[in-house]
Parts: sequence; structure tokens; C-alpha cells
Amino acid sequence: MDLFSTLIDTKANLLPKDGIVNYYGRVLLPQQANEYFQNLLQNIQWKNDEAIIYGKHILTKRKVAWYGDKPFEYTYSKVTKQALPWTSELLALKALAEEKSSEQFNSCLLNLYHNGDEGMAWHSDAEKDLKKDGAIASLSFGAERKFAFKHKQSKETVSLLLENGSLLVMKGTTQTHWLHRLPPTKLVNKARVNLTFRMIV
Ligand SMILES: O=C(O)CCC(=O)C(=O)O
Ligand SMILES: [Fe+2]
Repeated sequence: MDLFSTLIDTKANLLPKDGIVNYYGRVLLPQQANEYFQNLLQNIQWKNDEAIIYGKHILTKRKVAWYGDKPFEYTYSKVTKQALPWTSELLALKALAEEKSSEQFNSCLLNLYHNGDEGMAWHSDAEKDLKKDGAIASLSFGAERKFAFKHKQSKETVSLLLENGSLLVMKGTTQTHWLHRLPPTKLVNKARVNLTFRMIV
């Protein structure tokens, strides 16, 4: 049992209906989290994300990377990416996410937000390549950022802070009924790295 697990009820569902979101809080000690953060900044093959929006080819400020068990192809915003082979640190973090969540993952999408100007707009992760209603485990490193959910019909919202070294799991029908986003903020001027472990089919 880790140091913080007594403080956070990991069985509590943060959503009032139509999906399950569990926040496990910090699953790494601050020093371990900082070491992973530095390692990820250095050793991941970060690239500006490409997208085609209204027929225009654009590059995002946020950087991304895509790793997996096999050279999976993954398409979103009309651009296809191919997964790179796991690094040893990513494999260790995948094992941690799997152990804590009791779920299995075969790929990981990584995001690097250089500061609070960069975020991610409302979306759900329900691309056809993803296992339907499969769990998504999200590990956060570096700057603490707010994360929010919005119900697609009722528009009700739920938000929380994602701490350095923390784990969030979204599962059940969350992606069908809820959007989520990482809002931009003027209050943060440090970088954050996020890893979302997924199951591609
Ligand atoms: O940065 C985050 O915490 C979330 C990223 C996200 O929603 C995604 O990669 O689909
Ligand atoms: Fe997402």
C-alpha cells in the first residue's frame, strides 16, 4: 500500500452517471515522479501533432508521441500515426497502471504541454481503433493541471486536479456519454507530461 492510498477513496466514482472515473491520486513518490518526468522529457520521440481541420493541415504547439506493443496504426484528426516500440520506463509505467487499475493496455498516447497556454479541447476517446468501452489509464507528470468532464446531453460538468505522479482511470461508458478536456490556463507556466494507456483492437 502506498503512502497516499489511505487518503483517497479509489472506489469512488467521480461521475454522477453514465460512466466510471476513478482518481487514484499520487501513485508515485514525488521524487520518483520527478525522475520519470525528466526521463520522459528527454527520451520520448516528441513531435508536434499534425491534424487536418477544415481541410487545412496544421501543427499543434502541444507535442505528442505514440508507443505500443506492435507498430499499430492509429488515426485521429484524419492523420495516421504508427506506434513506436516501448521504452523500459514506459513499460514500467504501463505495469504500474495495469496493477493499480486491474486493466490491460497495449498502447500509450503521450502529450507534452509546455505551459498553461497549451491544453486539449473537449473530446472523447472513442475512435474506431480503440476497444469499445475499454479502460483508459492516465498518468500525469510535472505541472498540476485541471481536468474536466462534460456530459454530452445534460452538459453537467465534473472537474479535478491532476497531480504530479497521479493516476486517473476512465472506464465503462465514459467515452460514449462524456467529453473531457484539459483547459488552458494563465496560472501555469511549467510543463506537464501526460500518458494515456489504451487498448487498441
Ligand atoms: O492531458 C491529459 O490529461 C488528457 C489527454 C487526453 O485526453 C488524450 O490524450 O486523449
Ligand atoms: Fe482524451
